[in-house]
Amino acid sequence: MVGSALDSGLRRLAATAIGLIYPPTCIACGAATGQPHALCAACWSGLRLIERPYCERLGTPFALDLGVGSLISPGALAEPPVFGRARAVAVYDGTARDLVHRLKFSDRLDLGRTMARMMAAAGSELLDEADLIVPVPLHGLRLWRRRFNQSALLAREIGRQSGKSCDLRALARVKATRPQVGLTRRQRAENLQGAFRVTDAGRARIIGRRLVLIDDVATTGATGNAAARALLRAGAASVDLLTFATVTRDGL
Ligand SMILES: O=P(O)(O)OC[C@H]1O[C@H](OP(=O)(O)OP(=O)(O)O)[C@H](O)[C@@H]1O
Repeated sequence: MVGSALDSGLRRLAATAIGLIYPPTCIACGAATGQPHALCAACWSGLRLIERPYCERLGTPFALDLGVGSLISPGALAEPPVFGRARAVAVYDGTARDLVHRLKFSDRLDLGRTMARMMAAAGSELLDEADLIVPVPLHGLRLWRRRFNQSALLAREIGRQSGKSCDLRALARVKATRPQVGLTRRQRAENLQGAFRVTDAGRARIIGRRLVLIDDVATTGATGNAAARALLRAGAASVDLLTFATVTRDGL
């Protein structure tokens, strides 16, 4: 008892000392903040958080609250996604885009914890009903170049925070796809055709289970659809998609 009080007192003292030497800074822009692992006021205001009313399938926000119950967007009705439901923390612009780019292209792995905390909150409905969390895998070549998979990093942290198991090896990316950036909606879907395969060992772990697929961004949903298709074909009971950010243009 005395030992643990001493331990936590020492930890607080160490945190204060570190805070004096390295004052906390905004995770997005580097300006001074009051709290570590947080955003400054300007970056907060540049984050378009997604709240209801949103499309219950795609998780994309509606401009107007019509005061009616659950709604499905025209985009989801015209072209229903393969995954069941998608949810995201924020619209993919401003601060959300900065955070995704910093995490992925500037090796800011430290952002993963804060981004995952926000994702666990935005996706709490999906996570509550899920049996297993599965990240969108990178192809071996991309993984070798980047040295880490941002989605696996987020998935592991969301698993830790939500208490749900996370399986990093159930799904494999068997095709070295081109980056989606710069491709049209149709090219994105074609690029991802046959890109994912459930591993032999993973099959037994996903059969009959409700999965939450994790990715950093959903733009057209082509990646989410292709990964969900592979998981459902291999016997998953359901697949929902949780990302940090989503593009709202033409309804995902
Ligand atoms: O919803 P979509 O239209 O499929 O776009 C979203 C996907 O695009 C990006 O991946 P990309 O394959 O470009 O590779 P990256 O991880 O190197 O960015 C991103 O990480 C998503 O996986």
